[in-house]
Amino acid sequence: MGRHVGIVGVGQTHHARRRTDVSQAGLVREAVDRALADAKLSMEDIDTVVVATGPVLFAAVNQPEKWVVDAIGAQGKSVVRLTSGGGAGFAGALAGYYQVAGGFSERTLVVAYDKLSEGQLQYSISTLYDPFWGREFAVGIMGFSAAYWRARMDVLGHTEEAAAMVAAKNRKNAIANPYAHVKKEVSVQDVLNSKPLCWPIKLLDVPPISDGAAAIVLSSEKMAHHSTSRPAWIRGMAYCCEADNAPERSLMLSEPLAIASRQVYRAAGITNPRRQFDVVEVQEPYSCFELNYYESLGLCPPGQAAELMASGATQLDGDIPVNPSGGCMGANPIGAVGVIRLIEAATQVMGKNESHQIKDAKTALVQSGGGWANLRGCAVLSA
Ligand SMILES: CC(=O)SCCNC(=O)CCNC(=O)[C@H](O)C(C)(C)COP(=O)(O)OP(=O)(O)OC[C@H]1O[C@@H](n2cnc3c(N)ncnc32)[C@H](O)[C@@H]1OP(=O)(O)O
Repeated sequence: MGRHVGIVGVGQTHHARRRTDVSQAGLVREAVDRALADAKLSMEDIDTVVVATGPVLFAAVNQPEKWVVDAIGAQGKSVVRLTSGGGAGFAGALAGYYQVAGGFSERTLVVAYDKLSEGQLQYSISTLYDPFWGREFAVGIMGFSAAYWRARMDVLGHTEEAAAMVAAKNRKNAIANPYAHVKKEVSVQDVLNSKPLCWPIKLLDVPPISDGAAAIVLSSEKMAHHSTSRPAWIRGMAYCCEADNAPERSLMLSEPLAIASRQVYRAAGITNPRRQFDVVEVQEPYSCFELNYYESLGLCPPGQAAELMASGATQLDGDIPVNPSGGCMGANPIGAVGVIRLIEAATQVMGKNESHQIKDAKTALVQSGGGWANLRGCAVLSA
């Protein structure tokens, strides 16, 4: 068990389909300036920096950490860059967490971003598949997601409506989020009637493509009071992987997420996730994934996610609101999303969410993931 680590400062950009007003470096600086100001710190107070982005083709640049260092004034510091598909931001935060928990840094800045308008998203995702087993059949993320959703429909009897309810919930929540770029309320029927992209996936089941960045300052317990009297303490954090092409791989339950949640709940003392969390933020690239996460995170028994969704419990006014921020449906700058979800959860337990604060939120759950849906992680935050 390492040292306690808290999130003491957060900052995210305004996300948009195309942020033509800033370069990639400028986008990063926008988030970093906000996070440092929020933590009442300057770059001089930071020991180490983690830069996280999606795969190279997402924003079509190599080694962005080289010029990100210039843009944020981090020259001379320990800087590592990592990528882990859609979970890049979360993996970056985990790397920063290890640095502080292990005593190698008192304060670490984690900045995650993607400027997807400058890259080739779906082509890039197709290259994530195994060159021998999967590449020939890959059609970006949509082909896999459609097969995955179809399997759940066939085996569990989940309807298109169950996923449409997720999309309608998150799109409605995004309206209050000042950083989201898609803010339009839609009904379940609107989602069902929207343009088919790759059946059963329809236009309103998928997120937009976004440019955006997000940054957090992680601090040791010793230094945290300089920034805030109420940090968001990381009570547990894990990111696990399953074999990509294993024949026994399940499309019903996310095994790596189930493993990660068991580890994290043990560390955080969570025995009844359905009752102990006040708020949950998940990275739902497509609406159908959120249903799987309910089960893999133990918010409901396996196979009962559609019932949980229909009960209203995960709505903003339910007893376990999921994605009060609007999740990926409001904005999806992929490499940044893991950090965005952490920011949303942190501000909830710090009691300072600008626009969609859940009353008396004390304990929050965050889920994030990437790869070919085989890398999944979660974290528990509390005040
Ligand atoms: C871990 C992961 O995240 S994996 C990756 C998951 N993400 C994806 O797969 C991305 C899915 N989305 C897409 O591929 C695209 O958004 C598409 C195909 C649905 C639409 O693409 P296009 O028709 O080229 O639309 P384009 O991106 O130019 O956007 C046009 C407008 O529609 C909006 N828009 C695009 N997609 C959506 C959407 N899914 N929902 C609502 N609005 C949307 C854009 O914000 C933009 O509005 P603006 O100009 O006012 O900002």
